[in-house]
Amino acid sequence: MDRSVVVPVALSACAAIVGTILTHKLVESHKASRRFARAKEDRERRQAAKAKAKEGDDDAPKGTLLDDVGIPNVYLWEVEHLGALGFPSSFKGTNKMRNSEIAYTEYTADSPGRERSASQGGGSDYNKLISDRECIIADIRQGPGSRSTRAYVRAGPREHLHFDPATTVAAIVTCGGLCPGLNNVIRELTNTLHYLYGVKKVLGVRGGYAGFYNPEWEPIVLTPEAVANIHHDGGTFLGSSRGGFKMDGTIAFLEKHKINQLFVIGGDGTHRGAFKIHEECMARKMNVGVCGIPKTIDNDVDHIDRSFGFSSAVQAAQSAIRTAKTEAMCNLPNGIGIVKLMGRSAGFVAVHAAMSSGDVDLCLVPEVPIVLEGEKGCLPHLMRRVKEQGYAVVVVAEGAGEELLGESTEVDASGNKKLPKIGEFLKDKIGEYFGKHSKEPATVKYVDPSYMIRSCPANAADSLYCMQLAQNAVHGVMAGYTGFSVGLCNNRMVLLPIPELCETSPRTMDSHGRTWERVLSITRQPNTAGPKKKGEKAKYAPMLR
Ligand SMILES: Nc1ncnc2c1ncn2[C@@H]1O[C@H](COP(=O)(O)OP(=O)(O)OP(=O)(O)O)[C@@H](O)[C@H]1O
Ligand SMILES: O=P(O)(O)OC[C@H]1O[C@](O)(CO)[C@@H](O)[C@@H]1O
Repeated sequence: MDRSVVVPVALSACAAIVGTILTHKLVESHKASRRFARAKEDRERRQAAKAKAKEGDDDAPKGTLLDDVGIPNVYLWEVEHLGALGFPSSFKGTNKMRNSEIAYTEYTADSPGRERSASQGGGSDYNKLISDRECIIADIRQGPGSRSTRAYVRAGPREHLHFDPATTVAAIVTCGGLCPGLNNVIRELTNTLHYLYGVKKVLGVRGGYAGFYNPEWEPIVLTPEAVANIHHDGGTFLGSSRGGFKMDGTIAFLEKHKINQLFVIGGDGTHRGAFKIHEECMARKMNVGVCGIPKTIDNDVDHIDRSFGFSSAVQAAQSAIRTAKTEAMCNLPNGIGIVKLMGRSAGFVAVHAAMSSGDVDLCLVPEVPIVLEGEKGCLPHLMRRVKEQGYAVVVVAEGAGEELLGESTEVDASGNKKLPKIGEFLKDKIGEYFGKHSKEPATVKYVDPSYMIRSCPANAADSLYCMQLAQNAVHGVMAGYTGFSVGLCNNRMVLLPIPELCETSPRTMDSHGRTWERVLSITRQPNTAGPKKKGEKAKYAPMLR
């Protein structure tokens, strides 16, 4: 054919194709903008409704009223979902349990010689896929006058996945203080992503939030082989830090490494940061699932039964209490052993360690004021105990006694206040008191196990919990949930919206609750909690109610 005819025809055909592609792209981008705009409006409407409910009445139920459960007045704390925020799912198959050897053999037998791609289903069916409306009732205590109850989204594998494992890149970061079980969570997140879902790229961010931008701290590639044995050690394989949260550096990291799933392990401070990252990702229309995993030996993250690491820390504290008891019993005259335990604003570690040891005569926590002398004084109580049994054991939480020592103005890199030296103060006061009121002086031995209770490996209970947390975190993010955290509530795994979790964290022990009464019954110390103030909200210790 004549070139003078062919060339213009080919050119106009090309122009038509390019035009069609451009038109299609324009239409798609217009559709996406409308989708995001609608999702943004919906989200703003939900947030405004939440804020309004909070403004009026603190007791007003928060969440969405469920009309299809068998109990009246159940309000679900919904968790944000990337689908509802305008991001369509990139995965077409259904969620299979890919971990099984049998499934792999079946697959290869059916299709010999073919590589199994990560995005192909394969695997066996889950016995229990969780529907979006399944919930766990929060307030299992009901009685006359109960008005409504909160419920949490039940955690677990979902039928539909938001992310295609083949194109998923996950990142894990550990922030704040060390805690037994950090390595268990890192390992199980890696293994679940890899084996259950077929995600091939998992990055470990080093040194907490600062690791997102510190050029010296390149991320670590996490594979099942790399993390195979880390759960036997305390600490964190990735390193951690306080302070150093920077949004721009974090976002740049997510973009550079094409991260679409971020797992953030830390306490309430870390969760506040995680939610900011989630908000920024939404503002920038980044299809990134952000999930927090609550960690802290202090057990001060609200709503969950307990945070991982708490049980191991309480267990590790036992040997310090036993040491103090031995020293107190064997050192005459008037042996007194003092153990100081971590717990910045909450005395959960101290009270649980004291109750479980059964060896403690005086337990002092930040939630209950310390009275030194007089009818309710802890010093005359100690002297009585020494007279009765020849020795006494004291457990004091590091944050106790601010009313005596004054509040420190110094803070750490994250803005947490530094604490005055309550252990040494008590040691001096006991010495002075016995000097004045007893024929013979007190022999005081001060034990500060300090970081030993939190740098140890996780015990069996925490290891099991970490495994459940990590698996459910991955199930949640793979399904498209975001801006959420995972935890046990009434011994069931749930997904919690981070803003609600942060709103009342750090929680403290209820000084008028049953936990404190159990402590009093065991130590027989005078109760210095004072009467309950009018209108004071009951806050309860979650494990023992
Ligand atoms: N409001 C906040 N916004 C953004 N980042 C925060 C916020 N609060 C704390 N962070 C960051 O979170 C990280 C951990 O905070 P923090 O040191 O207070 O520990 P935590 O998560 O509360 O745990 P821990 O129980 O060990 O104290 C730090 O890097 C800190 O900078
Ligand atoms: O000395 P660091 O590592 O800053 O942390 C100490 C604090 O961290 C905690 O262990 C909580 O992670 C507190 O109990 C304690 O006050």
